[in-house]
Amino acid sequence: MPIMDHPIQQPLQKLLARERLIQQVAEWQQAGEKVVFTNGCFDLLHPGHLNYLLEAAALGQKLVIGLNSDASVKRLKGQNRPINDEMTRASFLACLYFIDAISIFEEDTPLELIKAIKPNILVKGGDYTVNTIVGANEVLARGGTVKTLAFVPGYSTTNLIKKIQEQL
Ligand SMILES: Nc1ncnc2c1ncn2[C@@H]1O[C@H](COP(=O)(O)OP(=O)(O)OP(=O)(O)O)[C@@H](O)[C@H]1O
Ligand SMILES: O=P(O)(O)O[C@@H]1O[C@H]([C@H](O)CO)[C@@H](O)[C@H](O)[C@@H]1O
Repeated sequence: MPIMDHPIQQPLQKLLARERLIQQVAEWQQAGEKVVFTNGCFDLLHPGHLNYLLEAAALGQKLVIGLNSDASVKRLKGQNRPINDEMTRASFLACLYFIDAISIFEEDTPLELIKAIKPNILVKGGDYTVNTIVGANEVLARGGTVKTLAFVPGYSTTNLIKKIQEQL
């Protein structure tokens, strides 16, 4: 948990509760700004994350990240995950200049979050196909765009963890 008066508090202002994020996205869209949404666990960041997030940011004017809570990650990826807790994961993402907002979701999927914020564009990395992206139908039904972006082979948090374990 970041210490209150440390510099990290400034970028962490991007971390928004759901109700505030709904308002913020609506304001951006009313100003004519295209809002791109993606989601994930983002446990140990790697070049695959960075490349696809940069590509996502270039698709619109604002990039919003749905971040799985610790409990959500545990259900999805196992009890020994995440390595980094949700505030640490949010801190790393918040320090990326091309990310405009982050919201932690407790559910197993970001479906309710996506339905609530109504992004213009929904993306995931190249390890997904459009028909495996949660929320795709909802975004498409509203005339939005759903895309899978480039995949950087060889990079995953799981591989990073294995690499560290092998060095021990
Ligand atoms: N190598 C990669 N290239 C491009 N995008 C990626 C890559 N790895 C993950 N992503 C994307 O990053 C987002 C977050 O994925 P996630 O946090 O599960 O990463 P991961 O490295 O696959 O983690 P894990 O190994 O724990 O499953 C997803 O949208 C996913 O499509
Ligand atoms: O980090 P991951 O495992 O890529 O993120 C998951 O993505 C799922 C995805 O949106 C399915 O299309 C999502 O349901 C899950 O909650 C994780 O965010």
